Amino acid sequence: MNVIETHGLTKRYRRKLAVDNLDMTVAAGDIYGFVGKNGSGKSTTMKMVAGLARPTAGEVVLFGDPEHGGATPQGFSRIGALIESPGVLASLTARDNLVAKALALGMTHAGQVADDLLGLVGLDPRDHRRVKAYSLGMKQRLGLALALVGSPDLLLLDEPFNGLDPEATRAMRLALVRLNHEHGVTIMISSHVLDQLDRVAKRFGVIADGRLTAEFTDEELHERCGSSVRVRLAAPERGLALLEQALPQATFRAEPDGALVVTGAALDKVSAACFSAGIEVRELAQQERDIEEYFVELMGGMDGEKDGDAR
Ligand SMILES: Nc1ncnc2c1ncn2[C@@H]1O[C@H](COP(=O)(O)OP(=O)(O)OP(=O)(O)O)[C@@H](O)[C@H]1O
Repeated sequence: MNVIETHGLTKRYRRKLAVDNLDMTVAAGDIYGFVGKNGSGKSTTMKMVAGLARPTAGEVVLFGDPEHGGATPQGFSRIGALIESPGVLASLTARDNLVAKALALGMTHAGQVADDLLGLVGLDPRDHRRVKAYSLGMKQRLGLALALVGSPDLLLLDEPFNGLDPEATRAMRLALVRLNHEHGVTIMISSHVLDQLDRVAKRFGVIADGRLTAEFTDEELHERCGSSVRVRLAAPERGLALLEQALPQATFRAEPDGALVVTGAALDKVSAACFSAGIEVRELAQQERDIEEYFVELMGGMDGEKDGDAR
């Protein structure tokens, strides 16, 4: 079952097309990494999925509900969201924030719920400081705990690693993986920091200028970014034909500069095949495709936000 499907999802703010005809699917049990540069439309998409912004066109279907598109109070109550400011009451303690939310949702045992969630995100239930004294990272963790009140089936997290130090980042990552594995929570996480997403996400969607430019699984990503051999031949066409015969299990791609990129065969095998087929080699090297570079390509290069429309 797909927990989220968007069909032609579009949002226009005056002249700015923030999200442009987006068709995206997130399946039950996914940890979906939603990647894009600043201003590419991640938050706007997540707000529409959470019911916090109204689409200009298109629709969001939640929990495979074709009749109402899941856009019912019951549908939205199955979502926990951490989008932009986490809605924290700064003059209360973290525990009281959680108790207040649990009571507002009509939950009994609100204190127990609060203690369990604080434990899950690594905050101390006996910390009596008000939240205004918390660091950004602690506030983020509390934001996650608040999103989890009511045991949502779908968690929407917009840049949850922002402002976290490496230890807090690790704790957040582990908490997310645990929620997914042990409680079956489907998670959509947006980020422009690939490093963290790469370690948790099972599927990725890349957004550039409001458009979804690619969707792929973690395995596909690692296949595409795995190691390969770059070889430049004196007679490329004839050489390619001979190499294809010698290495039937390998795949070959021509680079714009005429070199061949071989995947599925190690450097020594490529070298031996060239030698025995009498192919003259000008250059031969092992190469890794950098995951970060690959994403930057899909996100539309390194430049910043192209237009500076005010929010
Ligand atoms: N309320 C608004 N009014 C006008 N323009 C907006 C509004 N919200 C967002 N935008 C514009 O829509 C575009 C997409 O913004 P959005 O916040 O969705 O991007 P993002 O990918 O989440 O960026 P970031 O990583 O910086 O949070 C941007 O150009 C932004 O300036």
